Amino acid sequence: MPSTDDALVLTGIGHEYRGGSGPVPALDGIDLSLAAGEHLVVVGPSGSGKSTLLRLIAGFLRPTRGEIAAGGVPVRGPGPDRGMVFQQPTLFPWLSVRANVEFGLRTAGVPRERRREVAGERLAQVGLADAGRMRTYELSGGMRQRVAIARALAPDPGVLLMDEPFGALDALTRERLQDEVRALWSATGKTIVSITHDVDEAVRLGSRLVVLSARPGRIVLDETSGLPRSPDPRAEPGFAPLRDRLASAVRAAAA
Ligand SMILES: Nc1ncnc2c1ncn2[C@@H]1O[C@H](COP(=O)(O)OP(=O)(O)OP(=O)(O)O)[C@@H](O)[C@H]1O
Repeated sequence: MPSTDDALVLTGIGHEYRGGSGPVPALDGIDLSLAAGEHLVVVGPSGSGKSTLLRLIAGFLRPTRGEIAAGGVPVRGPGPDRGMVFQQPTLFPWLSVRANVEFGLRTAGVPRERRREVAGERLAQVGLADAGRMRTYELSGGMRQRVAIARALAPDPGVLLMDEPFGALDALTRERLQDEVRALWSATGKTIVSITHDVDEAVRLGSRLVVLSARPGRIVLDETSGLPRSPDPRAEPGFAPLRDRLASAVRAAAA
């Protein structure tokens, strides 16, 4: 049963796009409630509505049916309580790293000193304490994505949303960032919703795992991970069976 303490509650969510040749049903009958501090990872075949789900929670889109509440408040549009990280970090090239992280705080009218302080803290959290003065074009792909995470965390959102945040990175950088996000999640206790194509990544990161069916996306698996919060969950005996269950659910959903 959803409770008012839940960080996110999605009730009867359905979404249809208006395509050129008629309506495109993207999601159907999504009921989901997420307690504060969970990291929900959503996987599913291509086109199953993963990004749509995240855009609805972010408030970039309004659902055709149903209601979404974040921290007990109905979502009517984007808000500082929900930070978003995209697959391609959309940083402003004319601003320094620190100014990029401060950007949302500046538009919210946070005083300069406080902005600097917060940006410094967030950059330190993502391992970029010394990069504040750099320009974004001087950064590697992994560093750019760290800056995007620091920027999303700057307004201290209750919920962090990540749309395939490591999809464009090489395998080594990807693993390093997965470890960092795990550490960040443990340290901050943030509620996170992320999406990925990679079931290994899903099981490494998620405390809760949801699989969507092929379009229109419906929830076909919703499982609490149960793996201990160890530095490397892949070493846990429960890792492989959970990954296999998830992979079979995704395969069945795509068939
Ligand atoms: N703006 C749009 N207009 C019309 N149809 C859309 C629009 N955006 C997405 N769709 C359709 O909605 C469905 C779900 O798209 P969505 O991007 O949410 O899926 P996804 O699971 O994130 O896919 P992928 O894994 O390939 O990124 C797809 O069939 C897609 O073609």
